[in-house]
Amino acid sequence: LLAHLSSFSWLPHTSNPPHQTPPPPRRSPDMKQLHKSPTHAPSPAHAPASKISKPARPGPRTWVGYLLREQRLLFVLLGALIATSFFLLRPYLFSLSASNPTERSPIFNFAAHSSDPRGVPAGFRPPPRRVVVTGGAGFVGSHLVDRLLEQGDSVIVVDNFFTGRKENVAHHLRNPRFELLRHDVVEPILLEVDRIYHLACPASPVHYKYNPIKTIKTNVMGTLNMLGLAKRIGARFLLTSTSEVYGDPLEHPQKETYWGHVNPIGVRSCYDEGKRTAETLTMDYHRGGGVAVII
Ligand SMILES: O=C(O)[C@H]1O[C@H](OP(=O)(O)OP(=O)(O)OC[C@H]2O[C@@H](n3ccc(=O)[nH]c3=O)[C@H](O)[C@@H]2O)[C@H](O)[C@@H](O)[C@@H]1O
Repeated sequence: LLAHLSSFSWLPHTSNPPHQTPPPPRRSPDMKQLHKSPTHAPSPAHAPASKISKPARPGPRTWVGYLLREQRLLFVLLGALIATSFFLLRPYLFSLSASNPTERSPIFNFAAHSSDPRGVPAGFRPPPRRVVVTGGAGFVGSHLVDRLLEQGDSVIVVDNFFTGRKENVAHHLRNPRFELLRHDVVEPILLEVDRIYHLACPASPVHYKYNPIKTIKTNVMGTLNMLGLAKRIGARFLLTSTSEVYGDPLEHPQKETYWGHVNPIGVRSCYDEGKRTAETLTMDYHRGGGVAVII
């Protein structure tokens, strides 16, 4: 192929260009030495002659000449053609070499050749998933935030710091995929996210009994606000409930089908009944509002 290409006559053959003088015969190292020595410097009388014999410098269209010389342009085009054919034929080659005949499809199966669990080919990563974590500065929430950021998600923490601490998430403050908002979920908030993890709630008896009205308000109004947001923006919703929803259970361990042995008027009811109502709201938004939910 190379021999064939080099036999083309429409480009000038550079091995012996007609307009250039043939190169001077190579000197032996001794001769070079002699020439370099100041005692054998050429006399001023010979200087003009050596100037004349210098090869002519290329003209203004140097880069065009460079590209056309020795069929360089042709080789560049040939390389581009080979590379393009390889990338176009690669899917077919992969599918033909697959052992399973059902995999032999002319359409490249990205998921089969990807290390990404979401089946996205390397180099074509989707934008990070946007997640809001309410109560993300708490014990469970902050560990969830660590995991979400680790897996590449973009995380907004919404917390009123009632029991949570900024230090729990302080190590993410410089992460461009992390945001921390001081906000009480009892008040509505508008965010553009793909997933809502709703954890905000005082969790230990000493904290939820401290202000029982606020506790049930957080569970009812906070959950209502976050479910409303999920419905409005089409986000998935996760509620962290509690085994306290079974009250003082008569069955151990409690199955999902067990409805509990509950007390709606006790001192712990702000938390237990609050979470039960939050579960009810979550299921009603799922059935009536089409929100994708997990409890
Ligand atoms: O399963 C459980 O028992 C509880 O587990 C976690 O709670 P946890 O992490 O253990 O408790 P905290 O460390 O107190 O976290 C609760 C977070 O919610 C926040 N919060 C609390 C109350 C409130 O009104 N708003 C609010 O943002 C707190 O500041 C805190 O960051 C969940 O966050 C609770 O929803 C769940 O009820």
